[in-house]
Amino acid sequence: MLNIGLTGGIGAGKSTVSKTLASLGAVIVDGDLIAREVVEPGTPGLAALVEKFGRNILSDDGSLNRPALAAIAFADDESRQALNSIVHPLVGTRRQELIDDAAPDAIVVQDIPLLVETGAAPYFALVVIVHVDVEERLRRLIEIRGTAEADARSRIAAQATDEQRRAVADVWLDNSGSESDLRDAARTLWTERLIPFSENVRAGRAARPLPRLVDWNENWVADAQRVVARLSAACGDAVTRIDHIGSTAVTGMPAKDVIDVQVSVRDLGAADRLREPLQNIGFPRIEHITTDDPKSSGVVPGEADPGLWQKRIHGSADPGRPVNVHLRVEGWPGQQFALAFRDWIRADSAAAQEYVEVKRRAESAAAGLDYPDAIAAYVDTKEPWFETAYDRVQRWIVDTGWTDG
Ligand SMILES: CC(C)(COP(=O)(O)OP(=O)(O)OC[C@H]1O[C@@H](n2cnc3c(N)ncnc32)[C@H](O)[C@@H]1O)[C@@H](O)C(=O)NCCC(=O)NCCS
Ligand SMILES: Nc1ncnc2c1ncn2[C@@H]1O[C@H](COP(=O)(O)OP(=O)(O)OP(=O)(O)O)[C@@H](O)[C@H]1O
Repeated sequence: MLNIGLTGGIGAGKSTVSKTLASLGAVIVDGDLIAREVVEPGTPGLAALVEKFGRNILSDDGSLNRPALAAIAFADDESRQALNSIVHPLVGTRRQELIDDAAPDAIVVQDIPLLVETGAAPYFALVVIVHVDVEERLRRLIEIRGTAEADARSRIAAQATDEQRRAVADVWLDNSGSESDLRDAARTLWTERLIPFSENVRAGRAARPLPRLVDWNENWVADAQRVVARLSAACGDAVTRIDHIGSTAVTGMPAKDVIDVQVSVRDLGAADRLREPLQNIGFPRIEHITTDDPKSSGVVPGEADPGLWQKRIHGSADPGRPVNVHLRVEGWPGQQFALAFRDWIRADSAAAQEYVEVKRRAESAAAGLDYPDAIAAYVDTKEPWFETAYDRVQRWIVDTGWTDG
């Protein structure tokens, strides 16, 4: 199962996207719909609302008078939070039941208006945000839907800002154009990203681009932050730290468009226990070494125990954001080297330049080859340089007093 989170401010166009994805085969779990279901007449949810807000939130037929409750709930923070604390747990339980009912190979799209506000973003394999500037959303809500301006404005004030949404967005669907443009964008998302993502997860396969260097991209920093947040949510306290490592973590360094992240664990058993949680969030384990990770061959001159270089590798199954996840044991040489190497390259511009040249040679060696030979050629070309870099980093650590703190 692939769990996608879909959100956006009121009137941004979530429903348009979820309808399109539903028509293509996604299982939609609709937050607004569930929020209605759990307060239908006769439910404990409606009884709890009446107890809190009084009988004047009911219509004559005993059902919830939604505009009446909205007028109370969106008037002040305390009332809204009281409403949320009654309705949200009931929505959460029902949502989980619907997810449990979905087929194991389903692509589940959870349409959640308050996904960002509730801090739920890292629990999804992918977060899709539908965006329109606030004034245009207001215009559409007022003119097309007949919403009262004050009501729309008070809901917007109770929701996340565009900036907060942008920080967690893996996919940003701009709905400033026509509704049919948005439907086209949703269809492209489905065929080019969600379908291959889901197939990769089921096959236990990571998305693997060919080794081509591109200029350093400032978006890599935010991409890595979202990956780290997601891994952190999936791993809980089984890990000691999670770091953005490798070239994409070094400002200005050309790199393959693959984010490297190191997850530090207490022992390899802990790494093995993370196999399923990581797979479930879109990072299947890769059994064979397919990355250009330093010392991936395992044997390190000067190290008494090559076993101390063991690690586990997972990779992102998302074709839109390749990631290598290196699980290494806290304090072992490989774990320390990954952190120190990044900091050495950040600090020493001559070493960084050398590294770029080595990478360019590796790229040329891989040119014209296909996966996995291309990766192997890339790795083989870089490996000898890493053998010497290892010793230089050890000396640099001694000279500078570097620590991983
Ligand atoms: C207050 C209620 C009765 C008003 O009903 P109404 O039919 O006018 O709105 P509807 O439920 O269709 O929601 C429309 C949009 O309002 C916004 N909205 C709804 N509830 C909230 C909230 N608690 N905080 C901020 N925005 C909200 C969302 O953008 C949502 O998509 C209703 O919104 C409600 O019960 N809200 C609490 C449940 C909730 O938080 N739902 C949204 C996420 S599960
Ligand atoms: N690109 C567009 N141009 C014009 N109108 C649009 C466009 N996209 C959506 N709309 C209209 O704007 C309104 C809001 O869209 P939609 O219902 O999809 O938003 P939503 O995010 O699901 O809203 P809510 O937060 O209330 O659930 C609808 O009336 C819809 O028909």
